[in-house]
Amino acid sequence: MNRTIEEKINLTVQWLREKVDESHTRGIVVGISGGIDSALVAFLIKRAFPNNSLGIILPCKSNPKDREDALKVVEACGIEHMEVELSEIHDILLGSVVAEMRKKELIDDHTNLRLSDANLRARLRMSTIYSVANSLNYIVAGTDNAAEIHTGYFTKYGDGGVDIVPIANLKKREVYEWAKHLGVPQSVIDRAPSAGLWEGQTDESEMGTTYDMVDDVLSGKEVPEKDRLIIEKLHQRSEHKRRMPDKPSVF
Ligand SMILES: Nc1ncnc2c1ncn2[C@@H]1O[C@H](COP(=O)(O)OP(=O)(O)OC[C@H]2O[C@@H]([n+]3cccc(C(=O)O)c3)[C@H](O)[C@@H]2O)[C@@H](O)[C@H]1O
Ligand SMILES: Nc1ncnc2c1ncn2[C@@H]1O[C@H](COP(=O)(O)OP(=O)(O)OP(=O)(O)O)[C@@H](O)[C@H]1O
Ligand SMILES: [Mg+2]
Repeated sequence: MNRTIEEKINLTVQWLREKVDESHTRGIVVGISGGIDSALVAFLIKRAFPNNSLGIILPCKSNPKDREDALKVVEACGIEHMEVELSEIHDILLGSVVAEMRKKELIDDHTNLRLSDANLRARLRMSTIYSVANSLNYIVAGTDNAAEIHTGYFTKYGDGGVDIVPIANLKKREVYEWAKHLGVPQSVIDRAPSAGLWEGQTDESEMGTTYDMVDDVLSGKEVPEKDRLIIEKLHQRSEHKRRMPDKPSVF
C-alpha cells in the first residue's frame, strides 16, 4: 500500500501511544542533539503526547552550535525541555579511569582512549536520560534510523540503550522527508550528520561510505563494490549490538 508521509506519521504517533499504554508509563523522553534524527523523534513524541513529552539537551564538550540547533528544534515543535551539562562529570569519570589504568600500567600504544572518551559521552547521556525517565515514569525514545542500525553506527548501551526506536524503519533519506514535512528547522536539515563525539567528526567520513549508499543497500539496489564491502563489514562487525548478550548453551 502506498501511504502518504502524513499517514505514516499518524500511524507512528498511534504506535507511540500504544507503547506508552502497554508499558503502563506516562510519556516519552528523548535526548535532543541538534541533529535531524532526534529532531524528528522530538516532533513525533510531541505530537503523540503534547503534555507528556520531554526533550533533554546534554552538552558534553560539544560544539555550541549543537545546543543552538537543539534549542531551535525545541522552539519549532514546542516540546518541554531541560538541560544537563555533562562536560565536567565526563572529565572527572574519564580522568579517574585513565589515572587508575596508568597506575596499573594498563595503557600502551594500542589503547584507544579516543573511542573510550567518545563512547563515554553517549553512555553518560543514556544514564542521564534514564534518571529522568525513572523519575517521571516515562519511556526513553531512541533516534537510530535503519541505516545506523544496519551498520551498527551507534554506541552499545549509549545512544543504543533505549526502550523504543520510533524511526528504526526509516532510511536516512526518509528521515529527511519526514523532517521537512513536519517543519524541522532548515539549519538542522542542512547540517552534515555527526555523532559530535569529537571535533570535526562526521558520520560519513567515519563510516567510509555515504548514507545514500547504505539506503540503497537497504532498498536492495546495487552499489559500487567498494561501498558494498564497507557496508557488509560494518554490518557483520556490529551483529552483537543488535541482539541480547550471549549466554553459554553448554548445559
Ligand atoms: N563480537 C562481539 N560480541 C560481543 N560484544 C562485542 C563484540 N565485539 C565488540 N563487543 C563489545 O562492544 C564494544 C564496542 O562497541 P561500542 O562500545 O558501541 O563501540 P564502537 O562500535 O567501536 O564505537 C561506536 C561507534 O558508533 C559511533 N556512534 C556512537 C554514538 C552515536 C553515533 C551517532 O551517529 O550519533 C555514532 C561512534 O562514532 C563509533 O564509530 C567493545 O568494547 C566490546 O565491549
Ligand atoms: N548534545 C546532546 N544532547 C542530547 N542528546 C544528544 C546529544 N548528542 C547526542 N544525543 C543523543 O544521541 C543520539 C544519537 O546521535 P545521532 O548523531 O545519531 O543523531 P542526531 O544528532 O539526532 O542526527 P544526525 O545523525 O543527523 O547527527 C541523538 O539523536 C540524541 O538523542
Ligand atoms: Mg548527531
